Amino acid sequence: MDKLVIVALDFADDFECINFLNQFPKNQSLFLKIGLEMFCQYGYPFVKRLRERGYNIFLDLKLHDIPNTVKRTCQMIAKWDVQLLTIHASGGAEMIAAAKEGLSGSNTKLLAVTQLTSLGQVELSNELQVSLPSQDYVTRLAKLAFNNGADGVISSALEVPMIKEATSEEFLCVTPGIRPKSAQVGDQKRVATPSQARKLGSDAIVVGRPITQAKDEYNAYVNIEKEWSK
Ligand SMILES: O=c1ccn([C@@H]2O[C@H](COP(=O)(O)O)[C@@H](O)[C@H]2O)c(=O)[nH]1
Repeated sequence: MDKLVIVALDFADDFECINFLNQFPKNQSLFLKIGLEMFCQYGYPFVKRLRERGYNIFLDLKLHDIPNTVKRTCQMIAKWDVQLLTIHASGGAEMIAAAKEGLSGSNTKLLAVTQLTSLGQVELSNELQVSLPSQDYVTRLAKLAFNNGADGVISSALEVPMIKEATSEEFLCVTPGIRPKSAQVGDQKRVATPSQARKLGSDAIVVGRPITQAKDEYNAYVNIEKEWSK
């Protein structure tokens, strides 16, 4: 996978989203993340529309259900020609393997969310009553994903070196929770700047609000891309 900036298309509606995309030069190759906000409103026709415009698509549905349901859902998504799809690693070994089986015959890579980047150590210990230190919990889920056929994980950039060591250099680490120095952190807890993510070995960064809520969105993308690829 090329080192990529993936833009999270978290917009109120498709009008805002298309206006955003129209700021980019026509030949600009973009990797776009469609999450629950847009998918729940517009579903597969929206995914198809963006694929037809030539964009690469990360479908961030974070599937988490019994293995049979996840497998059958993945069989459907396998026909959509998207590049990346997410499930939750905490769905367990059988669910992860079922998702991979559902995607077989497609080129869609399967990524498993470890610990959401909006959860820090306090939330993990106090709210979820997980007794492991966050980094060990993330690594454990990453190993579970690796051993059951996922192509990579979603984690914070801070955990990438540990994940790669516990799995393989080729196991993809796609990292949201990216905040350039001047950006507001908001609801994210485990954050890194684009250049930190690069140094820590992320394969791709996912960036939403620091781009989509910037005054000059295109310029924000260009600056993040520059910092990331330095
Ligand atoms: O652990 C996770 C998994 C997914 N995300 C998604 O990434 C973007 C981040 O958006 P920002 O505005 O840059 O915070 C968003 O779509 C999340 O759903 C994540 O942040 N953390």
